[in-house]
Amino acid sequence: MTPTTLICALVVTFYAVRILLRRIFSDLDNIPGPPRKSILAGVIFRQYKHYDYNSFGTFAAGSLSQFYDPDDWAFQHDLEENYAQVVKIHGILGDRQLFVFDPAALHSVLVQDQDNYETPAILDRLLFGKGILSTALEEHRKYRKVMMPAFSTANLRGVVPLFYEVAQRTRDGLIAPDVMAGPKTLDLNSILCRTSLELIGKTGIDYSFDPMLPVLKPSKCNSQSLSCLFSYESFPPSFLRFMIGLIPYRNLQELRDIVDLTDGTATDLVRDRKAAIESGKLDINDGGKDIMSLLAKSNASAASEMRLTDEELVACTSMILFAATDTTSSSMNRLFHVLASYPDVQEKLRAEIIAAPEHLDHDALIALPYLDGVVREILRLYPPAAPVMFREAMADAVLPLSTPITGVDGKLITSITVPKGTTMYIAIAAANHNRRIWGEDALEFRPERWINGKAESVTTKMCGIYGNTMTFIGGGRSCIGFKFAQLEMKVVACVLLRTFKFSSPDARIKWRKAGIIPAPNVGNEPALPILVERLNA
Ligand code: HEM
Repeated sequence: MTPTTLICALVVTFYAVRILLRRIFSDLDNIPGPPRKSILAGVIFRQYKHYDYNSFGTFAAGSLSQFYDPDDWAFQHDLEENYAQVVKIHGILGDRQLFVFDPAALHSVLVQDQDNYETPAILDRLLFGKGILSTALEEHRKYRKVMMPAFSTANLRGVVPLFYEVAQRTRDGLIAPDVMAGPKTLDLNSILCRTSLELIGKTGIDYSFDPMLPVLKPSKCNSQSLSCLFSYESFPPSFLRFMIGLIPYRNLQELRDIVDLTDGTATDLVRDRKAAIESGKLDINDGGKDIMSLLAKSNASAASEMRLTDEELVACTSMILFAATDTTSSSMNRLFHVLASYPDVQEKLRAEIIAAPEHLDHDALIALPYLDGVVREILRLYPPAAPVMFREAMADAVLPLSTPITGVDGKLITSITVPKGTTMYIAIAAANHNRRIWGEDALEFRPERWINGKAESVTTKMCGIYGNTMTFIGGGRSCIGFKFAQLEMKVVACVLLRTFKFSSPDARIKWRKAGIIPAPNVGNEPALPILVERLNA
């Protein structure tokens, strides 16, 4: 054996033994959690027996499937209800992982010690390609710095009229013709998914995906499939085009077309906007209100070392389309499902909307208290990017706890030593449902809890960027579109509730997880059948 081979063998053996020892003995063993099902797979594979491989996004998520089983809400509920605020769970080959919803621990992971807890870039890069979601530290901050100004309140003011225009087209093109002759059960899922895509198309890249006419129903506007689109984007196009052509899956072929469309449009837009700015035809302080134009302007005025390349700008736009479409269509579906299920809430909300002028500007819109309470409560109780986001500890760290937990050995634990490489699950839904924070009625839908800032005043320990919920998480990787998402919901609610009444949701509606995003289904098909009636017809 040559010295080089010997050194290599020793290094490999060292790491193999280290990994093995970490699998057998872990500092995390004293943290209580559900029992391991098998040494090989832990609790992870217990869901695989009925795992739905419809989406490549969920497929790529792999070991996260214990949370992403489309129909299994019980596993997460068990973790929320029956353990302390940090729970140990078992991954593949005995890997110990932490499910975290303790406020101090969340603050440490997402804010205080955030550079030590990064998103596992390989998975994100596989899903999304290089961009804001898949970069870390300085590189990530660069993306954020250029992207944030596009989402400022001043810019959102300019976007609100575009939201109204799309919501009115939904009303007049997709709903009104169907209920002209009388109340009718409509699949609101299809309508709201088309609306979400059109909303982000118009406001994101100044492009209309959908004329919003009843006869034309682009099937790609399906809230269970957009995540698929971006896994497709992360490989060389020629290879993917070849592969996709071989896969007998119609959705995928349609997604290929929509990716081509968004990518092509974004590329043209970046080129045109840049040329216009450079030639002085487009004033850097003026021009389009769409996010793409705002990004181009923000980029042009950034210091040269912070500036993104054209390719990076196009990638940002694609990522925004991904981040904005399925999440908002899920939350809008939830909004109308809940309103149809709670007629008193719907009536109260309609009364507030009708008492206000028909077209509200940004400030008037956010000042409607009951509408604000309803939207916040929907996003708290049913977070669309649920159930978990994940992080990985880059180095050994100490996790503080706001409430000590009793270890397996019966002793009190006040902080946890987290070994490097530990997977941390940011338990969004568990944090939003936590009775210690939100009170005994945490699992009830109660918009009133938000009126006059009541809920925020009792939940100050939480680091969530939005009303202290973890829906958009918190810290340096929190959602930059959280105001945008609420405004969309508010405008669509204002426009549709003025004209229609929603009732009798189909009893078969079941919320299933599509990747990380819940969507309404009947059987295994996305659908939200609800009775719609025109008011004062
Ligand atoms: C109800 C709707 C939405 C929810 C629940 C949601 C939730 C989230 C969450 C939880 C993250 C953190 C992801 C992580 O840490 O890995 C995130 C990031 C992000 N979201 Fe949203 N989002 C929504 C809508 C939007 C919209 C409408 C946009 C843009 C128009 C947007 C743009 C982004 C971007 C760019 C990031 C990456 C931020 C970063 O890494 O710094 N989101 N979102």
